[in-house]
Amino acid sequence: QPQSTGPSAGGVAPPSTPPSQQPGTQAPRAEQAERRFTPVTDQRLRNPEPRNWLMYRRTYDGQGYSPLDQINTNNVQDLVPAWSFSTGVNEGHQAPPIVNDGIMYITTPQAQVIALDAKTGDLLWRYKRQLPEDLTQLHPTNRGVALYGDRLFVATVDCFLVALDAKTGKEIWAEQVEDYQKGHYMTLAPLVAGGKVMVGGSGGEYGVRGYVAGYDPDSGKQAWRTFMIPGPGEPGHETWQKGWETGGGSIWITGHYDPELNLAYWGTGNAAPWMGDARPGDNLYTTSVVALNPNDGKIRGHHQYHHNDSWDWDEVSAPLLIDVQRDGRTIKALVHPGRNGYLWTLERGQEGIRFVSGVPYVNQDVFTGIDPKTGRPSYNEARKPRLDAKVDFCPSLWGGKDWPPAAYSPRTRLLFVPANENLCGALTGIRMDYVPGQLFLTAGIEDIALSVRPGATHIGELQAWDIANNRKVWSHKFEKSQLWGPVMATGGDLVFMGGTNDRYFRAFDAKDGRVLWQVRTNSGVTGVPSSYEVDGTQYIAVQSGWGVDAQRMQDALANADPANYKRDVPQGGVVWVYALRQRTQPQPQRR
Ligand SMILES: O=C(O)c1cc(C(=O)O)c2c(n1)C(=O)C(=O)c1cc(C(=O)O)[nH]c1-2
Repeated sequence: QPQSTGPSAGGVAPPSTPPSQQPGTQAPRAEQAERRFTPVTDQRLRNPEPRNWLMYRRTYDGQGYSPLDQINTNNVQDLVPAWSFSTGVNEGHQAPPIVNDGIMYITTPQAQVIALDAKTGDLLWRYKRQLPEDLTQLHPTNRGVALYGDRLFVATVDCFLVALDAKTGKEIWAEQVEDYQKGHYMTLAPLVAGGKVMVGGSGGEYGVRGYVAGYDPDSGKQAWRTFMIPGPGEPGHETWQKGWETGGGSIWITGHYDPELNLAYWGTGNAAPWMGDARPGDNLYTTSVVALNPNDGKIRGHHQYHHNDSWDWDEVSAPLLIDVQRDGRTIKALVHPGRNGYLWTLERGQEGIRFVSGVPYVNQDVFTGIDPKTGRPSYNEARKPRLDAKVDFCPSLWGGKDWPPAAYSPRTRLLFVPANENLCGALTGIRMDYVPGQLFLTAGIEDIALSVRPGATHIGELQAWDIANNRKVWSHKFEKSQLWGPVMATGGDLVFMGGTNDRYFRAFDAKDGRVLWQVRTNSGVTGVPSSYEVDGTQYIAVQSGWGVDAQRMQDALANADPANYKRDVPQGGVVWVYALRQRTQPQPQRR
């Protein structure tokens, strides 16, 4: 059974003295959390205080931007660890430290939730979920919690949505969303908007039919479920000649939300199985952005980035909601650096989603052109994977960028994209029947081959784009490393990112891309960074803990180029919190 544990249980080293007897501690820590917890209202989610980071990307527009500026380009060299916390868990740590008025919530693989004092690093409580023994985990990770009222919500790898009391970590309800034995799982942070807790499900590699579901935060009852593959009689169903029941379009990254339009924008995954000729047609709404009304789940618009996907190019990263200046007017835009290697700008509105522009941001040899009106790409068919053949294409199946989110700074008006350049891949199409709960790929997952373009000197590349003019302004290149680093921009004109295989976490100058600060962590950093303020001090927080597909790519690179890519990146999850040197806690005086 799921359990919630106090600070002395749950696989962490118990404190030598009970918390209530520790010096300076008046009450057990869970009670302290209760005393201080500020309820999370719709108003606060729409307009969060600068000191807090209340949701996956901090704000509904998905910009990943903190307005805090105490740490800035002049003093970032003085950033030192304030505290750290070892999670005791291996594999990919990807969740942002979510902070509400001095209380931090992180998640780890296996959907553990840990509450910490954001100033001191004291453990407040830990929630551990008992996972079924027969659970296979293709992507053993979790991308964080959603807060609402005095509850928090977490989506689990055995496909439950769980509500916890944010003050104590006690489980309030746990609802089964889908059956893990049929290949369904969840890795994303839920999105709370319009009074609903929304989740989507993973399982594209198992031939699931993707969906977004809305839940009532009080009762845990499902209010609606909208499938990303339309069924018979629904618009879009005609884009499937066969295979819609197992057509993919899974959702594994949190959507963004426009409160004025009352629409949530979700990115959808690859079509299943991988080979497009196994399911002729455009295959709506796979590899798309879909606009949903959170009240009823009805689809109010979509745009498909590329049709009949054959490259495993999930377009699950939700587009960033940005006001973009184009041709003398302000466009309420959706901006999406796609896994397909193109940077897409779309216009959002009550009537739907309109194509504006699409330009490549990495080397891409598949698209031969883009329809200027609709944005529909045309393909070089020789570069489209198919059954009974081996096909090479660029970028690789992990795309120009995979899930690590881009960030936007409204101060510099630049979009920061964690890209992988010069990386190509090959897929060999094999015939396969669907068996519930088993991989349904029409390719061998062990045969995924990567190649670095001849003569290329780098792969990872942090790019800054002036999106008004579709112009790359600067880029920072990483030799001998891929990039799996979620990006955060701040009001101090800094860009924070890890993501390289050398364990560094770095701060870049937002204006020119110079590295101003870097620190070595325990493992590779694939966590979403966040920033917050407590008692007048700004902190930068991130989880280090390498794994999942960052490691799969490392293995594939080590196969392709053993001289330059070693297999080993150390494992293990740690939350790191940094502050300016003079602001960290005073050290004990020697007597
Ligand atoms: O199709 C899916 O349902 C699905 C799910 C996930 C996931 O839930 O993490 C990934 C992918 N696909 C995927 O294609 C992918 O490259 C990927 C990388 C990662 C990761 O955690 O690094 N997850 C996933």
